[in-house]
Amino acid sequence: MPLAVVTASHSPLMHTVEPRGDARNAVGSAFAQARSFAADFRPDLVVVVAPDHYNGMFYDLMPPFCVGTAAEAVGDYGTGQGRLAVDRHAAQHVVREVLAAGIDLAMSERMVVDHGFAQPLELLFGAIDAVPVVPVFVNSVAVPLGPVRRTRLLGEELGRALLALDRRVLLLGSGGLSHDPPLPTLQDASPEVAARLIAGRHPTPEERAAREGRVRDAGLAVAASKAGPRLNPDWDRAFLDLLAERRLTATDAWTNEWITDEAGNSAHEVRTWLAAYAALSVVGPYAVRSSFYRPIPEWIAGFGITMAETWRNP
Ligand SMILES: O=C(O)CCc1cccc(O)c1O
Ligand SMILES: [Fe+2]
Repeated sequence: MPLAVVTASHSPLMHTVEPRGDARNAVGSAFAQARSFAADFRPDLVVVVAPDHYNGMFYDLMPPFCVGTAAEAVGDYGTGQGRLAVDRHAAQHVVREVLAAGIDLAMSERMVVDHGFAQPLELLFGAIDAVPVVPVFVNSVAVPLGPVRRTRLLGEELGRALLALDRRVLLLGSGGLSHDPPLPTLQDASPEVAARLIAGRHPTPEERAAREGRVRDAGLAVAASKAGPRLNPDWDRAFLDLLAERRLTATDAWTNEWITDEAGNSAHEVRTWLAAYAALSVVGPYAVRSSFYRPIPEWIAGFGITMAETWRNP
């Protein structure tokens, strides 16, 4: 059965910060194209591979990977709040098969997710609960992170597990590319911030607003000054080329330090793209049908959108 992939950067600043030039329109057209690609593919299951930003996953128990057999979105930055339409049976199947293949994977009966999952679901399908999903969390923010290769292998086993389901599955990778929004790190955190990173569930509305305000201000400051934050279009384009040329194993040589130095702390979110493409690669040779890229400093994102499928989809 066929698999297909859509990957997209996310940025909650899309809703609140106006980028220069025609960036908003260009991203809008690329998402429109992704929507029609997804509609043409007619998925009966969407596997969302996404990171979290200390809204659902915390250092009290931080898994490298986690599949939700049930999941709820917190509704940060005005994204949808509430239950995702998790296909429980498919999620359980994925957990069983990926574990059996030797990739350690956590499972959650109450996974909590944020804009990383919600934004692409809303942009592609209109709502967080519009399509049956299997949510796959890939830690891309809370250091230390494992080697990139483990994420590629996770993706391959995910692909094998999905093939066995015998359904039309769209993999949706969320995040990246180069970017470095102002997120705190445990190492440099004050005791108060550290407590929030360790167990910061259920912030008050004031706490959430303060936090989102800090990130929004960073975007607004870029828009006002016309200065760019740390984006690396060359790195981003090289990654897009690597995907298009099916050279996924080349990322095995990447060190986490190199990724951070080249492309910023949040560039590790490209792991979600890598997992989605690795899943697709186990079906056979794939083709990237469309690829959009634009560095958008006001949204703090090297913004990319890709669509890919195997050569012959029945
Ligand atoms: O406040 C947060 O949680 C970070 C928000 C955020 C901003 C720009 C690009 C991203 O990928 C992102 O996640
Ligand atoms: Fe993010």
